Amino acid sequence: MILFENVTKTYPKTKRPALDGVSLEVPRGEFVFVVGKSGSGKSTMLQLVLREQDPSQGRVLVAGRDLARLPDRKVPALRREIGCVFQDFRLLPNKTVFQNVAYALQVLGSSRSRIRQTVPETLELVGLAGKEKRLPHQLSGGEQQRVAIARAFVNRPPILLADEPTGNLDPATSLEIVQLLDRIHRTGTTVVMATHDTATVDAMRKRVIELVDGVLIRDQQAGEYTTGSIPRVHVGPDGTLTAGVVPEPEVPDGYDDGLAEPAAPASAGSSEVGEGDGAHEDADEHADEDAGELAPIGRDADAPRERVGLFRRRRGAATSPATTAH
Ligand SMILES: Nc1ncnc2c1ncn2[C@@H]1O[C@H](COP(=O)(O)OP(=O)(O)OP(=O)(O)O)[C@@H](O)[C@H]1O
Repeated sequence: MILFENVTKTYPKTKRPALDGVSLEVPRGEFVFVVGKSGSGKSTMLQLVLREQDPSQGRVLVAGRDLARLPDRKVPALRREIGCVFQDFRLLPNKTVFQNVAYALQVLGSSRSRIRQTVPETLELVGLAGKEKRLPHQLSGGEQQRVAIARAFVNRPPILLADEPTGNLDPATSLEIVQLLDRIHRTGTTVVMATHDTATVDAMRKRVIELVDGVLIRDQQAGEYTTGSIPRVHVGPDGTLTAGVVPEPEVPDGYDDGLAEPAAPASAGSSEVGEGDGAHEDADEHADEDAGELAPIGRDADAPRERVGLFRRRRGAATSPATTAH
C-alpha cells in the first residue's frame, strides 16, 4: 500500500537530510507506529505519502502509484484516499461537531442524503453520538480528537495518517484514541501513526518503525517492540552514568491534567445544525462502504467543559483550520 524505496529528503538550505535512505513497505491494512525523537523525520515521512513533499532521491509509491509520476491534477484524488489526523485537532471552531465532519464530505461534493446518513454513523462509531450540536470548545480534548478522526474517516479512506494524535492528551485519553484508531484499522484501513507516546506504543503491540536523525534504525513487527526495552543512559543523583533500562515515568494518581471541572451543560440547541448544509444535491450518490464489524465506542456522556489548559506541550498551533479533504 505504501512503499518507500531508498528515500532521502533534504529540505532546501539544510545540510542534513530529514530522511536518509529510508526503505520500507506498509502493506494494505497494517497498523504501524513511527517513533523517534523530535526532528527525526516522522512528519516528513507522512508528508511524502501525501505528496506534500517530494523526495530528493528515491521513490514513494502509494497504492501502486509512483508519486513522482502522479500528475498534479491527480494529487487531490490521492489525498481523498488518505485521511489525516493531527496533534492540534484542526477543527473549525465555529462549526458544530456535525458540521465539522459533514464539511469533509461537502468539499467532495457529496449529496445531502449521503451526508445525513454517513455523518451520524461515523459520529456513533467514534463515540460521539448525542454531541452533534456541540461546538469544539464545548468538548474535551479527547472528544475533539474523536471529531477529527470522524472527519478523517467519514469518507472511508483506505489510508489514515495520524501525526502525534495524542500529543495534547492525558495518558488514559491517549490510549482511548489509539484504540479508536485500532478499531478503524480493523475495518481494513491502513493506519500510520507518528508518535512520541511510548506508553501507548508499548500497550498496543503493533509494528514499530523507529527513526533516528532521518535514518530508519529499526522496524519491528507487531508484538516485538517495547520502548521500555531500549537501553538508555541513566544519570544517577550523584552524577554517575548507568546504561540500562529506564522505566517510563508513571503518571501519579490524581495528577492534575490541567482541565477545568466540568462546566454547566451548554444548551444543546444553541446552534442550528445544518445537516448537509451546503451539500451538492447533484453529486456523489454512491452508497457508503461498509464500515465492517465496528461497534460504536461507548464512552460515558460527560458534561461539556471548557478547556483551560493542555496536559502536554502544544506544538505549533494551527494557523488556519484544515480539513482532511485536500
Ligand atoms: N519545511 C522544512 N524546511 C526545512 N527543514 C525542515 C522542514 N520541515 C522539517 N524540517 C527539518 O527536517 C527534520 C525532520 O523534521 P520532521 O518534522 O519531519 O521531524 P519529526 O520527527 O516529525 O519531529 P516532531 O516530532 O518534532 O514533529 C528536522 O530537522 C526539521 O527541522
